[in-house]
Amino acid sequence: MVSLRNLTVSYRQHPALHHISGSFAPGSLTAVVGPNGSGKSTLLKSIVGLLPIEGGALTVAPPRERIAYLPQIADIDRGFPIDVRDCVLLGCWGAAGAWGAVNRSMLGRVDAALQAVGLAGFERRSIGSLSSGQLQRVMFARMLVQDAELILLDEPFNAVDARTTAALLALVRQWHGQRRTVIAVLHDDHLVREYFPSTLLLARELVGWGATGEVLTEPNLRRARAMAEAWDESAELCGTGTLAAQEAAA
Ligand SMILES: Nc1ncnc2c1ncn2[C@@H]1O[C@H](COP(=O)(O)OP(=O)(O)OP(=O)(O)O)[C@@H](O)[C@H]1O
Repeated sequence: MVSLRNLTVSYRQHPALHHISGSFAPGSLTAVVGPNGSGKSTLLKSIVGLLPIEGGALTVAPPRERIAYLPQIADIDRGFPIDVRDCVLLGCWGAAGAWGAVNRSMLGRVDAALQAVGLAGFERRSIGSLSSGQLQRVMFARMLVQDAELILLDEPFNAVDARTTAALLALVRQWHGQRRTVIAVLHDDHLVREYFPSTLLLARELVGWGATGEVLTEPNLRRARAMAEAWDESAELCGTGTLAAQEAAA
């Protein structure tokens, strides 16, 4: 579904992801975890095609219109003048095309999605008037109508209360049951252990990737923290330093 081979992504020559290799299997449900600044958002943005690749290769099987991407809530422009229904309707763009007409079935899907996230009756509210949790529900409704093969979620439960988290987690589980591939950046280890079978632990380099119980171990978490503390924010791209790079060069 998504494979990374020795992937390096940098911002102005400073690496945020360094020699990452591995793959997300079709239908997998993976948490991406790691300290602040460890490259988690950079990974999602790279997969969705928002950032140029500095080195290595990144292969993403589904076309862009079959990928749903939820950025961090802080990155969503809430001043954009759009109401809840039209915002959810944007999830249909892959089916309708840029200039396609909105049909009755699309509007039915939007209504059903708003019902599913508990926002029936909010159709004409502007997104700027919503609470963070309500806005996150709207974004999930949009993904429901999008019918994506690959779903990328960046801190989807941030600033969201326990009840809303439970409701949105139920949707994530539903997507997993439908064999969609879901990749979510998360900070809550308890939630990851309970709901996510696979985990990718990042500290700009790969610390672990596999079954959650085998990756979220105390030694791995300690190693990730130590790597974060050792970061040099102005370090230049290295050509060889890591095990992955040495393996690739061998
Ligand atoms: N647009 C940008 N320009 C320059 N540097 C950036 C940019 N975006 C991210 N970075 C840097 O890249 C590194 C990784 O950032 P990224 O946002 O991917 O980390 P993260 O693991 O998602 O962090 P957090 O948990 O804090 O959200 C950080 O050092 C960050 O400062």
